[in-house]
Amino acid sequence: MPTPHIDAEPEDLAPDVLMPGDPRRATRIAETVLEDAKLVTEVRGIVGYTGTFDGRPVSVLASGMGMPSMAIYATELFRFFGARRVIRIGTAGGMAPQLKVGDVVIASAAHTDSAMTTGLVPGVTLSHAPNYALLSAAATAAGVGPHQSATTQRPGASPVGDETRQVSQQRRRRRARSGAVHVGPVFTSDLFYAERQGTIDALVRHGTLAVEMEAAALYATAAAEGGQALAVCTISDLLFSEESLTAGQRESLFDRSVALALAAFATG
Ligand SMILES: O=P(O)(O)O[C@H]1O[C@H](CO)[C@@H](O)[C@H]1O
Ligand SMILES: O=c1cc[nH]c(=O)[nH]1
Repeated sequence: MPTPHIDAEPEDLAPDVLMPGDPRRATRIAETVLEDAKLVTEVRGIVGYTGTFDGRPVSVLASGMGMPSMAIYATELFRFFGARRVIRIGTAGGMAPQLKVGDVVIASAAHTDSAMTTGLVPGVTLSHAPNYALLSAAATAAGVGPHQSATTQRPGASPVGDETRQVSQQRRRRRARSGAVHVGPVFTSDLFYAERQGTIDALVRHGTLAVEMEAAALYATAAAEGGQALAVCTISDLLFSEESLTAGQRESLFDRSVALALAAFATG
């Protein structure tokens, strides 16, 4: 049955869902990565498609921006549409000095300044964490070993290439622009525009890699609904330099993160 925000039937969506924030990124993923992708919902312009990848059904649905929006879509996916695994395909601002634009961060935890999750278990600060199997599979696909926090492995040598050997030349070129893959905590913030250098510095000292706006809500919702989740984000800008991707690049630079997500789906 359709929900207020997803105008589809449960069988229209796959158990495995890719979730970019940007609806136009969802359309691009459907058009360039999935086979036979069909539009299944477009309420409020938040588009969702279902197709296949390597013969397995996969959906892609945008989350919109921010924790409330992510919580709505993730809750409806897990609770009403039979979603089992949701992987956020995001962008994020690099906070730690080793990050470069185009790198990918697999979020092993999500700190947050949001009050949204503080009341879930009164008196307790929950740790927002991904599903271990998805985290481990994505890290392995990226070539990040158990004793490394990051890899500088380049796409040409990546095991992910095995899963996506059939990709078009255009997608190969896009992937070739991708950089290193890092595994570590992200900061999920309610604020995009904020003066908070002290907070950023302290978070970096505590090992935080990047800032974005949805991972903590996805992890908290998956925990509450019995689902599995992971966030894989491409670094779109750096908080410590002027370097930044354009809106168009933020829409289209997803090839490496999608490849890691699909490799993680393939292991389960
Ligand atoms: O590119 P997406 O996936 O939307 O992610 C990031 O970009 C948006 C801010 O520009 C926020 O949603 C943030 O989390
Ligand atoms: O939330 C976000 C996403 C990308 N870049 C940022 O600085 N913040």
